[in-house]
Amino acid sequence: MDAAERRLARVAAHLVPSSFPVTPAAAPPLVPAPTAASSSSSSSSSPAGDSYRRVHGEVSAEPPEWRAATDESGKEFVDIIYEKAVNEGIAKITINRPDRRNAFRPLTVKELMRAFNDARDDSSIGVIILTGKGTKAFCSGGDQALRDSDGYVDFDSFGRLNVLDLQVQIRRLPKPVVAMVAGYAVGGGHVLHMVCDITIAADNAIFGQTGPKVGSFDAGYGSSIMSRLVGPKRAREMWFLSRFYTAAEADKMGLVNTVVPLAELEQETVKWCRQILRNSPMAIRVLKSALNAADDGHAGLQELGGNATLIFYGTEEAKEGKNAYMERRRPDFSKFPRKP
Ligand SMILES: CC(C)(COP(=O)(O)OP(=O)(O)OC[C@H]1O[C@@H](n2cnc3c(N)ncnc32)[C@H](O)[C@@H]1OP(=O)(O)O)[C@@H](O)C(=O)NCCC(=O)NCCSC(=O)c1cc(O)c2ccccc2c1O
Repeated sequence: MDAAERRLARVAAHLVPSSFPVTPAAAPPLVPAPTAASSSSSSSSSPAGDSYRRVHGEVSAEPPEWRAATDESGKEFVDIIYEKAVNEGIAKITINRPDRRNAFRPLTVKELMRAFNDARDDSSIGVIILTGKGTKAFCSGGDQALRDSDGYVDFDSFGRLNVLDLQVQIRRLPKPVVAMVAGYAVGGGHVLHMVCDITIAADNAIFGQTGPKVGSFDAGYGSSIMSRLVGPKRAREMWFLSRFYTAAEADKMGLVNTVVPLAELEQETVKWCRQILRNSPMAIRVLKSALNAADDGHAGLQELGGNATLIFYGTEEAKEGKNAYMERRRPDFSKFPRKP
């Protein structure tokens, strides 16, 4: 086989659906997938005996040891709990207002932003879990008791809608954010789980938008991301009717990645995080920005482009440019290939 034939064969192999063996002899033995918590769970769909699984294996299901964390200000958190797993790259941020079903006020959002910022800057952290305290709610949205004519008011004399800044922060954060949802994820709390990269739902989770019932709406990410996730018709249904949906219904709609028994929620979430952490951090970083790029327009391109620059700075070609400037000489790029 010459090079052209080999190339053609490689391309042809990619065009065959993965479940369709190229030759009967090449087909691996099909064994039942190990128990997946739900139909859409990902890790268990490849045959147990293949080399991929032998090489990459299962991740530990041991509970992590969580240690309280703070940011550079050292200021204690009031409305959230911020923790990092000892010796592994997972941060966990918990909205801690269970008596209000983890509704957020401006202070809650400010603290969430501080914690996310710290987790972003900490190079030992590769994935961040966002959750709510207790089993009754992930988050019930903005604290309606504090809603005024210009937003939510706690310690200021003016209102804020600062959860919108938090949404942008999560979307642009170059590390995966995993929503771990037990109980209600409704209103602005539902939007928060949607802007996360992955959602692991407990079987008691309830999802929905309440805005049109309480005189509110999220016409930003709360609408556009939802439409992408569940499709335009379902998104209209979710907003116009403001119904609540079970975890199983949300799974069917593509709103969540998997549904697990409540008692296994954190264990399963941590397993997903550990699986992400085994993979190339730069691949994950670039993929997150690539998956958002088209929808995010100029901001998406800017982020993806920033990743290209980040990677380019590590090359000899880029270093030659910088060194030449520092040495006051003309750069010599002649040794760098102009690749096809
Ligand atoms: C979440 C519920 C369905 C839970 O019902 P359940 O029967 O289990 O519990 P209770 O209703 O008895 O609640 C217990 C306790 O918590 C208080 N509480 C719950 N949610 C909130 C809340 N969001 N704000 C304030 N307080 C809340 C409740 O009053 C009880 O207190 P007690 O003192 O009586 O014990 C149900 O609670 C529920 O439907 N909650 C309201 C959900 C909701 O409508 N959220 C707001 C949507 S609007 C929004 O979130 C929003 C925020 C933004 O910042 C935006 C910014 C920009 C654009 C849009 C935004 C936006 O839409």
